[in-house]
Amino acid sequence: MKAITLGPEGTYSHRAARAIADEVTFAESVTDIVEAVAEGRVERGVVPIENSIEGSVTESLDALATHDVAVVREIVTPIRHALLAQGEDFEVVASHAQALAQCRSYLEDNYPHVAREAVASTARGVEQAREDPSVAGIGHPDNASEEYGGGLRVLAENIQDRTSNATRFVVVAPETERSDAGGKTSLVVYPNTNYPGLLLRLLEPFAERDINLTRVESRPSGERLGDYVFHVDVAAGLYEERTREAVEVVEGIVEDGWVRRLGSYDTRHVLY
Ligand SMILES: O=C(O)C(=O)C[C@]1(C(=O)O)C=C[C@@H](O)C=C1
Repeated sequence: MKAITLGPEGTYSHRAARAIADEVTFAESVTDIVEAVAEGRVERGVVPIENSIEGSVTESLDALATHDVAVVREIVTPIRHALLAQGEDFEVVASHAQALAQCRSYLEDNYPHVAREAVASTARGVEQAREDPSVAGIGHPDNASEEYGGGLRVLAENIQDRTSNATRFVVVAPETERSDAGGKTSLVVYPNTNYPGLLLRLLEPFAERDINLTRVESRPSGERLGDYVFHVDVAAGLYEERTREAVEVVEGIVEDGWVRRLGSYDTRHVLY
């Protein structure tokens, strides 16, 4: 199986993708990854969705709401960041915005005067550190190994603000591979309207059928201010009658908008 994910080599996304694919290629953004799968150029894409410290990866949510793809699995993995540089004398810490945010307290306590620069991925920041002694990167400690080019020291490990840091990735496939089998289901709901109690009405069909919501996230639709797209995850599969019924009720409520069924899937926990 071939998969595309956020590059270059050594990103957390790369580590997650290796769990489901034997050949991994790289893109510069999560939108490019979802697009490559939607256009049938690659069999699978792996994108980060949510982190336990910093919350949603909004670019991924928006890409899932706007491309015809299916979610066929989720991968949950612990994230333990290291500070990597050629030496102690650096002036900038470069990393993915999520990683910088996950290490905010550590950076404020230890490097209050060092600038922070958000780059496309953790591995991209590490790459800069490898080329420039005035830059430090934040990423997986293995990025300092010879396998990735060497020349870097691990200045500190486990620098994320909480020990329990974890990121949830989803595995994206062409829409034709959408499945009803699995213990979780992801939906994107665009009501295209707004009135008191709308969100309550959209969620009640799940509560009434004893279906646990595992996540509700609202994203601006981009159409007008105050207009939202809702990302809803539930702990039930579309193979279950109660789930299909609940989704049909929601579809009836949002007849001026739409419901995208991203599909049902299971969770894989990857430790490394
Ligand atoms: O930059 C990387 O290494 C990524 O795979 C991206 C990403 C993210 O977007 O959340 C993945 C896991 C970590 O939470 C930090 C960064």
